[in-house]
Order: sequence, then structure tokens, then C-alpha cells
Amino acid sequence: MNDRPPSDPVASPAVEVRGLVKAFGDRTAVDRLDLTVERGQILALLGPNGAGKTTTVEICEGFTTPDAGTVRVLGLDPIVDNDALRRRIGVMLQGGGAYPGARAEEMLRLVAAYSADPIDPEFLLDALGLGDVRRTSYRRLSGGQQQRLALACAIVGRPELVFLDEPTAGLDAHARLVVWELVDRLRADGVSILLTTHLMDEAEELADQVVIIDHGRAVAAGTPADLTSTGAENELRFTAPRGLDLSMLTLALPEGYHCTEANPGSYLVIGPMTPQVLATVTAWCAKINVLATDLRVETRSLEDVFLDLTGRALRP
Ligand SMILES: Nc1ncnc2c1ncn2[C@@H]1O[C@H](COP(=O)(O)OP(=O)(O)OP(=O)(O)O)[C@@H](O)[C@H]1O
Repeated sequence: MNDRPPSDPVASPAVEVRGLVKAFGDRTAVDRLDLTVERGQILALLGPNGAGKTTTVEICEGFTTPDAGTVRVLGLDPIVDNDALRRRIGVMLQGGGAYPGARAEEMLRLVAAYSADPIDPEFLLDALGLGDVRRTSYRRLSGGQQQRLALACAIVGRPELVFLDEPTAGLDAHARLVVWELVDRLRADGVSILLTTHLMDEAEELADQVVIIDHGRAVAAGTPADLTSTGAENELRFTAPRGLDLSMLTLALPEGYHCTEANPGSYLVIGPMTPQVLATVTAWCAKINVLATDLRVETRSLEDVFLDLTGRALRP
């Protein structure tokens, strides 16, 4: 075993990927990908099935060798420094690792035993809703339970950095929220996280930084707010009786706003939305004694960003 002390300066990012390339035969899974996970931050690699997310994570975990490019994890090389990194990173293994016959609690305790200061396995099982199945063998757990146990195994050793590959895939809405809360708590504890997802709401909810990936290539990167605000002309939509005269509304709004009846009874105000603009619109409705329904401020979602960039929907 390689016991030399890890040589990462704390200033190095948690993960730094530059010009990463990986092909399987003539299929390029990852194509000159760059990404940086800063310490204590969550980066979401967001993309559709087959975009190259798992391949990227497996290279960062040291399970797959890249064809080209550089990868540094906590300042170290994931393959050369694998032993040193193993104790410092958390990985969600699918399929129960080497012990599919072991009970859930046994498995978690086994993984915890490798750490000097593990999280209490009992606490983690309860937090992830696995308290009732602690004595059930891994192979008899449901897919969602296996998924949550894999997450527990990834974080029980209090790693500095966790790789979460589709952590909520196949989970119901409640279980997904439980996982989101746990991920939030990890971030609060200063853990760096690289997670992959094809769920834009998951990326929007959890990530400090998002890299949108398609066909192995990064097509956009930034904070969720940056990505959804760039180029977005915010809109306010509402439904009201047909044929309203919009001239008074246009006059009441600041210059540059555009009001239109996009479809009969369906109105659109285009321009940057502020609380004052919203108040102006509702005040105008009150003045002409009209009850606007379905009133909503539209903003771009990451789904829209993906659609704009690739011409395809993120969801299959
Ligand atoms: N071991 C392998 N052998 C051959 N092709 C592979 C292998 N692993 C991945 N690929 C191919 O590389 C591409 C990227 O796959 P990858 O699993 O990294 O994507 P993904 O974004 O994680 O998708 P998913 O969400 O479906 O897992 C896909 O076209 C996939 O078929």
C-alpha cells in the first residue's frame, strides 16, 4: 500500500478536470471536458442518458483510465495516488460491492470501520429511512433502498469529497427529498460534492455550479442563476377576459415593456420582472375590475437552457 502523505495543497480544487477525453471503440464518451469542483462546493454534471456523466465520474474515482487530459482529485492523481485518495473520498458503489449477501447495517458498519471518525451508522440508517430494513440483506432491499444504502456507504467515513452518480435515480419524491436534505447537510459540513443527474430540478436545487454536458462535451457552465438568467427575457403571463384594452397598462409600466394578448384571453407582459412591475399589473387589473387568473412570472429553467443549446429536451 502506498502510504506516502498526500501532497495536496489545500488551495487545490477538490476536482480539476482539463481536456478530458475517453472513447470506447469508435464512440467518444467524453470529449475534451473541463470542470472544476471548488472545495466545499457542489458541482452538478447535468445531461441526458449517455452524455458521458458516469464515465467522467469513474475516471475521477480512479476506476477508468482516460485517453487524454488531466484529472486532479484533492490535488492528486486518481490512479497513481489511489490508495491515498481511497480514504478521503466517498464513492456510491452500485450492486452492493463485494457483499450482496450482507445485511444493510453490517455493510454500513464494515465501510465505517475503514474510517477513523465515521458518522454513526445507526443515525445514517435512520436519516435515510433504512431503520426498518437494517437486518435485511442487500440483495433483498428494493432498488430505492439499495440506492440509499449506497449513498450511506459513500458518506459514512466523513470523506472530504463525495462522488454521487445519479443519487436519486429511481427514488420516489419523499426519498428524493431525504437525499437532498442529506446532501445539503454534507455541504454545510464543508464536504465537496461532484454529482451527476439528468434532473434539472435536482441540479437547480443542490448545485453551486452546473456543467451541462451533451455527447461528452460541456455545452454550458455556471451557477444555476447565471445559466437561467443569461439571455432570458422574463415574462409575466395571465389569463383574463378577452379583448382587454392594454394601452393603460402599457402607459403605467416603465418604458420598454411590451404587453400583448398572445392568444384570446391569454396575456403576456415582456420585460425584466420586478415586484414593482408585478404590482403595476395587478393594480391595473384591480382598476378595471378584472380578476387575472393563472398569473405567473416565467423564468428560464435549466431544461430551457439545454433545449436552446442542443435543440433537444433534457428528458427522454
Ligand atoms: N464500458 C463501456 N463500453 C462501451 N461503451 C461505453 C462504456 N461505458 C460507457 N459507454 C458509452 O459511452 C457513452 C457515455 O456513457 P455514460 O454512461 O458515461 O453516460 P451517462 O451520461 O452516465 O448516461 P446514463 O445516465 O445513461 O448512465 C454512452 O454512449 C455509453 O454507451
